[in-house]
Amino acid sequence: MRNMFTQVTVCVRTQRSCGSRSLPRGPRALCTAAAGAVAGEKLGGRKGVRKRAVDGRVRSFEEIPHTGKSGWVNLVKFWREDRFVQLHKHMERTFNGLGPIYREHVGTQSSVNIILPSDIAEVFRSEGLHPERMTLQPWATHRETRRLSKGVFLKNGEEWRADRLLLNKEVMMSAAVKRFLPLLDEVARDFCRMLRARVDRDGGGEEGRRGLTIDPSPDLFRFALEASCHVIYGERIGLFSSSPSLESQKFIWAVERMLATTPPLLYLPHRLLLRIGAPLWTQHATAWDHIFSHADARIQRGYQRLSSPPDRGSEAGSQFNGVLGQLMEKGQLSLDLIKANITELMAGGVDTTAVPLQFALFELGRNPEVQERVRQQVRASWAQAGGDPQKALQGAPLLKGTIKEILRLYPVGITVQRRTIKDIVLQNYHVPAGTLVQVCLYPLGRSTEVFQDPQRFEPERWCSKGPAADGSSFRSLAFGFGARQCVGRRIAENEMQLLLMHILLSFHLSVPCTDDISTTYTLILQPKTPPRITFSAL
Ligand code: HEM
Repeated sequence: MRNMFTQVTVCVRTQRSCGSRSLPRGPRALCTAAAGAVAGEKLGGRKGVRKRAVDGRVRSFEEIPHTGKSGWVNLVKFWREDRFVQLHKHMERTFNGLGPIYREHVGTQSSVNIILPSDIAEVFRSEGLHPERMTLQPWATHRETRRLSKGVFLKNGEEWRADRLLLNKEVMMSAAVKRFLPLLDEVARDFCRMLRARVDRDGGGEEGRRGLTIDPSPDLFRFALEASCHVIYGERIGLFSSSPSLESQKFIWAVERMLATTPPLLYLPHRLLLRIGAPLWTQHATAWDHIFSHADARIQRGYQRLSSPPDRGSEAGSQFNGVLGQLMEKGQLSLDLIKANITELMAGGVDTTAVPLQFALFELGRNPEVQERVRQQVRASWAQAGGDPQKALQGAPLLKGTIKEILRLYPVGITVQRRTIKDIVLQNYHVPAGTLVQVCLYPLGRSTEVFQDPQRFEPERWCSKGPAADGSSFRSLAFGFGARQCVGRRIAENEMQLLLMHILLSFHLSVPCTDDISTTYTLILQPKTPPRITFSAL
C-alpha cells in the first residue's frame, strides 16, 4: 500500500549481506527479568533498567519513563519525522532507551507501553468480562455521521458481548470451522491452478519444470478477497479469471486507503477535520462508504438468495450460504447489526491475510532448508489425509508454526491494547484503572530476552515443548487474547495454512534477493516494496 505517509520507511538490514538467513537483532537487551516488582533489581545498573524505589514502595504512575509530556509537541515530532509509518521501529528504539515500560502521549492519545510477557499477563488478568481496546475513533465517527450501526470491532460492554457470542458460533467454534474449511481449500487449490497455468505459460526453463519470478502481492490480495467472499457470503466472485471485476479491485483499494488514513486521524482532532472538510477525513470516510456499499450489494443478493426456494439439485438445507446466510437464517441479530458485523469482517479479512502471506513466501523462499522441512511434513500429511483438508492441516504442525513465526516477526497489528478495569502494578509502577496499556508486538517478537535467537526464522520453535510453544506464555499474541481476541482468527489461520500447503505441494520457492524486507506501518505492518518470489513447478 502506497500512501501519503510512506515516504519514510523502515529499512531493516541484516548484519550479513544478501544471502543471509538472519533477521535483525532484537532490541538491545532490555530489562526483562521475569515479572514482578523486583525485576529491576536483578538488572540494576544497566541503562533503562527499572529499580525498585529505595524505600521499597510502588512508584507512582507519573514516575513511569516517558517520551515527552506534551502530546502536541510529540505530535509535531511524529509529523516532522514521519513516525506514523515507522511506529514499530519507534517503539523498538524507545524500549531500548527507556526500558520495558514507558508512557507516551501523542496528540489526543496517551498510553502505557509494555513488552514483557509477565507484564502482559498482568494486564490480561485485569481485562474483565468486557475487554476494551483503544477505540478507533475515526471509524466510530464514520458510523455515527452516516447513521450506521457498529459491529463488534467498535462496540464495548454488554452490546459487544451479545454480538460477539453470536458471531463466535459462526466463525470461531469448531463446527463453524468444519463448515468453511472446504470452501477455503477450494479457493486455495484454484489459486494454485491459476498460478501453475501462468508458470507453464510465461515461465522460463524446461517444459514441466518452469519457473516464474513475480511480485505475488496483487494475486494474494485477490486470493484473500475471493476466500473472504466465499466464506462470508457463500459466493465465488471469479477473481482468478483473466478479467477480474473492477468492482473488486476498487474494494481492495478502498480498504487500503481506509487503513492508510487511519493512523494520522487517530492522533488528530478528527471531528474538527470533519467539520472543515479536510481531505484526510474525506478520503477516510469515502473509503469506508465504498466498503459499505460493496458489502451492501452482496448482502442484498444473499438476502434474495435466501428468500428464494432452494436450487433443484441441491438438497434442501444442505447448502452453506456463508456466515451471512447462517446469521440470517438464525435471525438472532437484526439486519442492521448483521450488515455492520459482516462489513467489519470483510474490511478486516483481506489485507490481514494477504500481507503475512507475502512475508511467508519470502521467508520460505530465502530459507530453503526450512522450506524443505515444512514441505516434507506437508507431503506426508497430505498423502495420509485422503483429500480431507482438516486432517492434512492437523498432520502438519509446521504449517501452523510457520504462520506463528511469520506473525512473530511481522505482526499485522503492531500492538494489542487493553483499558485496565482496576489498578495494577507493572514493573513496580502503579497503573490506575482506565489506563490504556499497549502490548508492543513488534519489539516483543524481536527481543533477545523473550526469544532465543529471535532473528532466525524457525517455525519449529512453536512445535517443540517449551516456553514459546506454550499458549499460556504470552509470547504469541498476534491475534490478541481472550474473549476479545480476533474473531476472524480461525478463518485467517486456516486460509493462510491451506494456501501455503497447496503452494508447497505445487512449487519450489526461491527469492532473487535475500536482503531483509523494509517494512512500513499503515495500521497494519507491511513490506515497503512487496518481495519478488520465484515459483518453480514441482
Ligand atoms: C493474520 C490475520 C489477522 C490478524 C493478525 C488479526 C489480528 C487481530 C487483532 C490483534 C485483533 C484485536 C484482538 C484483541 O484486542 O485481543 C483483531 C480483532 C478483530 N479482527 Fe482480526 N486479525 C486477522 C485476521 C482477521 C480476519 C480474516 C478477520 C475477518 C474475517 C478479522 C476480523 C476481526 C474483527 C471483526 C476483530 C474485532 C473483534 C472484537 O473486538 O470482538 N481479523 N484482529
